[in-house]
Amino acid sequence: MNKRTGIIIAIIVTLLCLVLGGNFYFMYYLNVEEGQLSSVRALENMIRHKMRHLKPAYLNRNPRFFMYRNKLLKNYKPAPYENASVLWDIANWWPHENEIYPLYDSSMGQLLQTLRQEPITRVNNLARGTQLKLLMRLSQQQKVIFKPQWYPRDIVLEGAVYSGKDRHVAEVYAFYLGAVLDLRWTPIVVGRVVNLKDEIYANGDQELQNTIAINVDEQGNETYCLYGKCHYCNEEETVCGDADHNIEGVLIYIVPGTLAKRRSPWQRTYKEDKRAQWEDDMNYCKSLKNKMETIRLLDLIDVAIFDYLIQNGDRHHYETREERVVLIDNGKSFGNPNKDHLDILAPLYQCCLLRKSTWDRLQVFSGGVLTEIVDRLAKQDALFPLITDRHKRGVERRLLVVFAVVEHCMDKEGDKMFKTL
Ligand SMILES: Nc1ncnc2c1ncn2[C@@H]1O[C@H](COP(=O)(O)OP(=O)(O)OP(=O)(O)O)[C@@H](O)[C@H]1O
Ligand SMILES: [Mn+2]
Repeated sequence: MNKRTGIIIAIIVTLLCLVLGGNFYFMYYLNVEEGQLSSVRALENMIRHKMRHLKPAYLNRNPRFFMYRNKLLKNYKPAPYENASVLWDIANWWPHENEIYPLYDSSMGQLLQTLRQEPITRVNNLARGTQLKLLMRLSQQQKVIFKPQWYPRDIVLEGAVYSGKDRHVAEVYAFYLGAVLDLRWTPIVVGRVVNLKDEIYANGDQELQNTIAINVDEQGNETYCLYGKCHYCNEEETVCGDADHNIEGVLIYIVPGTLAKRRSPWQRTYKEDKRAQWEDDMNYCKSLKNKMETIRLLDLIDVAIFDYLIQNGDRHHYETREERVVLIDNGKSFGNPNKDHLDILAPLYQCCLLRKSTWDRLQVFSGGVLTEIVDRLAKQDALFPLITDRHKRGVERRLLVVFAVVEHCMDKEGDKMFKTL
């Protein structure tokens, strides 16, 4: 066979392939590859492109910011109080639907002080959820949930977005971030250094004391170590006091009223080799829009933005209060400052819907002031600084990603993506 015949045969074979098999192959490629993996990748590229061309307004400070800053600083300023009991009565009347506390109230600064100062009078294990937590009573009256410190601030957790134990300070950060973004859907939280021997063990019931190991070294020095009672609790994983028996933890005010737990439509499979439908199906939201009330969907999209900023990828269930979504359990945030899990934003980029008020509020805190104001508020907290500078840079970087994703959605949907429900 000479060269020319070879070329002709090759051309004929190629043409045959194109006409017969090629189409099928091409269609297959479109459906599977294009429809799943590459559409996620295409979205990532789109967002990267948008990030490079963000309008200056997203990068600069918004002059409106100063008004919000002054009001926030005033509202959360610690204030002396006389009667804790009265403040707790007030705070227990605050919640309305999913708003746990009012926008501005002169009692907030005082309430925060009660949580920092009132004596702990009783402690029990709280075997709710899967992580170690305690139920504490303050001044024989108000119950709060206590989550202890497990990691130093600069821990970098590798692996899945939901890996590791709780980051206690994340609960405090979430509280202030919620206040700033006007997503007042989190519990009220303060950090507190607590004495494991004098405040926890001494006020604990028998069951709690049985889950605290007391080790004595050769010099006769005691170390108290708590392992608690919960799904993941075991004697090998303990929280130990320092030389003075102190541990760090957070006090989480109990949200009054009834909470209902629901499975998140964007739940992960929690299995490395199995992907959830929403992870590959870019039309996932279409069917949800028919199944779910718009107000619920808008709540979940606000939650997605909030969770993306703090990198909470563990909202497998969400809780509702009077049919509106609350932000309970923010402990699995800030695991890795260098990684942004874009898929936490799936509710936003798959639905391309956003509450107008949320969008307006986000833009007030452009130009690096979001972490600045949260920091100013959190300065009052016993555990300040709550997160490292790398984590703060992460929050600012992700805010720009949120702006870019909204720009992308505006290209697709126009202003009708913004809702006032
Ligand atoms: N501040 C609060 N007010 C009222 N109820 C609360 C509060 N915090 C937690 N709870 C209740 O306790 C349950 C467990 O709390 P949380 O989700 O923080 O624990 P967890 O161990 O992290 O759970 P999981 O392992 O499921 O994430 C919640 O589902 C909620 O019903
Ligand atoms: Mn949790």
